Amino acid sequence: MSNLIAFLGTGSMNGAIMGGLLAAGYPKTDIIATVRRRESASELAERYGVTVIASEEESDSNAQAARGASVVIIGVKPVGVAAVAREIAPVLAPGAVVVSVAAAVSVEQLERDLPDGQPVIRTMPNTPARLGKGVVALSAGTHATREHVEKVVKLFSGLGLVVEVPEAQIAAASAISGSGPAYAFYLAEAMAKAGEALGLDAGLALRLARETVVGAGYMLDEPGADPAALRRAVTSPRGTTEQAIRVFDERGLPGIIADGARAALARSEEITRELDAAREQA
Ligand SMILES: NC(=O)C1=CN([C@@H]2O[C@H](COP(=O)(O)OP(=O)(O)OC[C@H]3O[C@@H](n4cnc5c(N)ncnc54)[C@H](OP(=O)(O)O)[C@@H]3O)[C@@H](O)[C@H]2O)C=CC1
Ligand SMILES: O=C(O)[C@@H]1CCC=N1
Repeated sequence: MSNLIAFLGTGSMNGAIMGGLLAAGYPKTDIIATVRRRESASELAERYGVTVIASEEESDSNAQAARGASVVIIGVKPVGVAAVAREIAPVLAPGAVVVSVAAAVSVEQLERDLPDGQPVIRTMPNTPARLGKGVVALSAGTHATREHVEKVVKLFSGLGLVVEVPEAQIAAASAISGSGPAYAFYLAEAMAKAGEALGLDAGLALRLARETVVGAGYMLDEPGADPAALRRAVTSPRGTTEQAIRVFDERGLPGIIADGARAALARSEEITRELDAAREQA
């Protein structure tokens, strides 16, 4: 079987996975990608040196890319996944594994539009995968064997932490690690704004906030790092940090973050239902 990987829909997430695999040494010549627009195709081809086909130029681009690939990674928006699955179903090579990165698209929904018995892996990655610092949660589909799971785990191990979870936990993983980089960036944005409010000029406030979140991330990356212990080490008794944390606790920041994660999970469940409803109407 070939080593060809087809990325179908190569935007933020699939682009990050492709970038991560290339940085980990996966050969360019074993990668083919699709996008919708011509401009995206040129940008991606120039940035990564891989073959990219735009569906607005070649209507069978996804089928062209998937044909002969051993791993096909679907990275379009959830609402577009079924159409892509139908486009590639007739051309999938025997033994090919179809991987989805789409939030909220269940294994059952993925399998409906693929050939009977098609091995499928549902994943929830995040964008730091581009730097080999991502998290990928994954669940095997009905017809994926241990070998299929191991093949994808091995392939994705260059992207960061890979964990297998029951499918019922993918939406929770999405609410924590899938969306999580945005929460960390939001914190950096809020810290920069707070710095401005304290009188720092905007550029300096942003640099301080950004480098601080980066530095804290590096400390969390050390073996055995415990966020609570690291926080305590910054928090001197009767010192300044203690006052900030007191306000965060009094205002219920941990509860706000839990509510945000719950809202993300609820939206995932809602999208899954919307996809079923749209299919019934079609
Ligand atoms: N962004 C993230 O952090 C994460 C996203 N995901 C999931 O990844 C998927 C994609 O999200 P994201 O990367 O953010 O979205 P983007 O909009 O950045 O990427 C979508 C890509 O799909 C392309 N596309 C659209 N229609 C087609 C088609 N018919 N054939 C081929 N390519 C097509 C678009 O092309 P063009 O560029 O030309 O418009 C674009 O490159 C979603 O399902 C999302 O749930 C999962 C985890 C994290
Ligand atoms: O916002 C979204 O729907 C996707 C899934 C997780 C991160 N981005």
